[in-house]
This record gives sequence, C-alpha cells and structure tokens, in this order.
Amino acid sequence: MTLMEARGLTKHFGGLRAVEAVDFALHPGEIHALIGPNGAGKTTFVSLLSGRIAPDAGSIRFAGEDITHLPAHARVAKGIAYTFQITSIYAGLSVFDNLALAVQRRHPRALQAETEAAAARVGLAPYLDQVAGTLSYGHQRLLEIGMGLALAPRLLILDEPTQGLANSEIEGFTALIRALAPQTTVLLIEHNMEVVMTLATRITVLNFGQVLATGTPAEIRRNRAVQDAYLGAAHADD
Ligand SMILES: Nc1ncnc2c1ncn2[C@@H]1O[C@H](COP(=O)(O)OP(=O)(O)OP(=O)(O)O)[C@@H](O)[C@H]1O
Repeated sequence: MTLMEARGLTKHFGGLRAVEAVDFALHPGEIHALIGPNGAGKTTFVSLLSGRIAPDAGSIRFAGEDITHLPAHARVAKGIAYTFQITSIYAGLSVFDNLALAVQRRHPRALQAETEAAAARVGLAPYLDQVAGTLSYGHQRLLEIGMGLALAPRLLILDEPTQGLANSEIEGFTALIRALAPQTTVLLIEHNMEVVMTLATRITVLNFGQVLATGTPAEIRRNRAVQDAYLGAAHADD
C-alpha cells in the first residue's frame, strides 16, 4: 500500500538533470527522510510532489489518484501540505491570524479554539498576539509547521524544518513529528543526521538527481554507496 507514488519523475533545468527518472513510494503513516548532498535535487523533487513546479516527464499518484497535472492548491485540498525552505508566513500578521488563516481553510466549527489548539501544538501558545515577523527565526519555522498542520493534512512535506532551530527546539520538533504518526504521513528533507536517524522510519538518498538508496536508518548507515557519496567515514561507524 502506498500513499504517494512517483514513477520516472524528471525535471531538467536547461542541461542540468536536477531530478532524473525517480521512482519513489511513500507508505501511509511513515516518517520518510530525504537526504543527499547539496544540489542533489531534494527541493526540486518535493516541489514536483507538491505541485510548485511541473515535471518534464513521469507521473505522481496520491491515494490512488493521478495528480501529476493538478495545481498546488488542488493538491493542498487533497491533503498534501508543504512548508518551504524559506519561511512563508505573513510577517505583518499576528501568530493567531497566521494560524487562523490556515485553520479556516478546512471550515472549522470553532475557529478561535482550533487556532489556539494549533498554536499549542507547536509550542506557540504564549505568542498568539505577537506579530509573526518579530518572532525568533526558530519560532517562525515552528509557526510555519503549525500552519501546515492546521490544514490537518494526510501528508506533510517539510523542507529542512530544523534549520535555524536551537537544540532545545529540535527536541520539541522531533516529539511533535513523532506524535503525528500514523494519521499524518511525513516526508522531510533534513540535513541533521541525528534528527534523520532518530526520527525517520525510512530514508531515501538522492545523489545527482537520482535515487542512490532507500531503506531503514540502519540499512542506509550500512550502505557503502551512501557512505561514499554522503555520510562519510565519520558516520559509518555510529
Ligand atoms: N529554478 C531553477 N533553475 C535552474 N536551476 C535550478 C533551479 N532550481 C534548482 N536548480 C538546480 O538544480 C539542482 C538541484 O537543486 P535542489 O535545490 O533541488 O537541490 P537540493 O538537494 O535541495 O540542495 P540543498 O540541499 O542545497 O537545498 C541544483 O544544481 C540547483 O542549482
């Protein structure tokens, strides 16, 4: 059973093969980490899945339906939420209003209560009235994740969610993502190997736009090609 499946997904920028014939499957309820060297095509790949950019070739299915040609907003309506590498919050609005905008999209019965619950979920309850643009960078990232979660997605795609977070915030983030399973499936691009190895149920490694390996954290750690291309000797013996 797969929640999302990509077949032969391809995206070139001029002569650059950013994503090349990628086959990929996401199981329901899993936390799937996408790793690989800088420029490996990770952001391009999840942008194809979320509909931010269109593929040159290949197909994408979600919950049994072909969504290859659906625009991003239609994919959101189907339950695919995506947070960007660069924060996409409304900087001039309060934390409450940012979250309320997301909560509103699923026509809740009690906007106030559900918005407060969305804030509490990501640890931002004390900051409801604060203007989002004045939050610390880490809190802005958490707000963005909170906005994604407020949509009650079936699939949450996160692009480098722990980038810029303090260690204490990373712990909170890890617990938050763990608590989402199995209702919400998570696909995250992550460079922090500690987060990847403790959080992910499966890992896909991209290299030069292609899948180098897919497996459990233990399998990926042992994989010689992955060690050579990405993890390096320092991680091989962990
Ligand atoms: N819009 C674009 N136009 C041209 N080239 C692009 C575009 N977007 C990405 N690329 C190139 O495609 C390749 C893959 O980029 P991508 O951002 O997907 O990699 P990544 O694995 O997410 O890297 P990082 O870990 O540094 O974020 C890179 O060589 C990048 O320069």
